Amino acid sequence: MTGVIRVGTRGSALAMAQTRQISERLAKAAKAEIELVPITTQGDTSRASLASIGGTGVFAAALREALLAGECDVVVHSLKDLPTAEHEGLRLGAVPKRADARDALCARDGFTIATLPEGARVGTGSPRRIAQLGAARPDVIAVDLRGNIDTRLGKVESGELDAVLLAAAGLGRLGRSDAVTDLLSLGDWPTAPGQGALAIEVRRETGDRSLERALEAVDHTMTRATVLAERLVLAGLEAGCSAPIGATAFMEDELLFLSASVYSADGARRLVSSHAATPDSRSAADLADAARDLAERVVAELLGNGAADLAPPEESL
Ligand SMILES: NCc1[nH]cc(CCC(=O)O)c1CC(=O)O
Repeated sequence: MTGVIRVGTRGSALAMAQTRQISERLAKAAKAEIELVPITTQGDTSRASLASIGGTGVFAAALREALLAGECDVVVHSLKDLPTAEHEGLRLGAVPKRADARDALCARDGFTIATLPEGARVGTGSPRRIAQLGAARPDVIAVDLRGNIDTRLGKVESGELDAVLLAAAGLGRLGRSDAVTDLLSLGDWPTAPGQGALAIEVRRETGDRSLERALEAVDHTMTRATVLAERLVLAGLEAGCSAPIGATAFMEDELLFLSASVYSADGARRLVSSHAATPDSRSAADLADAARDLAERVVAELLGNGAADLAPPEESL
């Protein structure tokens, strides 16, 4: 190790903020310097809807190319933007402790989901959030929205929209939690698999002991298990990332819980499946086993109850 870790990151304000935060911890653990390598992705430059340019995978693809090409040593992703399929040349080097997994409503005049006026215009481009909004408030209007977090919040400040729906974690990392007027509880409003968590991806063989130790130091076993359970639901339902699926896993006392919901596009129908498992120990291997077992039960139950008809594979949408 020459003493420099090159960290690939998207260039958006959110990506830079979260990459800086985790890089500081990596630097300390590896006793190394950090060099940030900003990488532009199609998801950042295109104004087209996410679904039309290939779903959330577009954010990850360019970062992965840079990593495989050796332009950087690690890349930092928002875990929810990372495709669930394993990549043959890459692995998840670390999953740091998850921040808030909830969605947040940022509305004018302190409105909450319950108090939004009839006909209110709420910005979001996420099929999951559109379905959940439709389920909670069929009388309000979802308005398609792209762009970075400041752009989105700006549309509420300017009066173009009455509210926007965003991830609480992103707002927190940018220091914009002050804009939140309602934090939506995960029971009523489960979020995207992995939301609020980061992923540090590396080449399968790093050949770098000091980097390996640093990755271990920032890894959080419990977060790894909970996001594994959530992501296996997504994979098991064979849905693209933009399908209306919410999943939330958490550990409480000795139990690992997983709940997943599949919505019809308008949110009028919702299937829910929730299960718990008792891992044999808190070791990474036992937690992962419990996560796999849970996801399998939840997926089987959802499919048995007709989830495939509610959330058809992306290409048939
Ligand atoms: N797809 C965009 C994206 N990817 C990760 C986050 C937020 C941070 C996170 O979930 O870790 C966001 C923005 C949002 O959904 O509001």
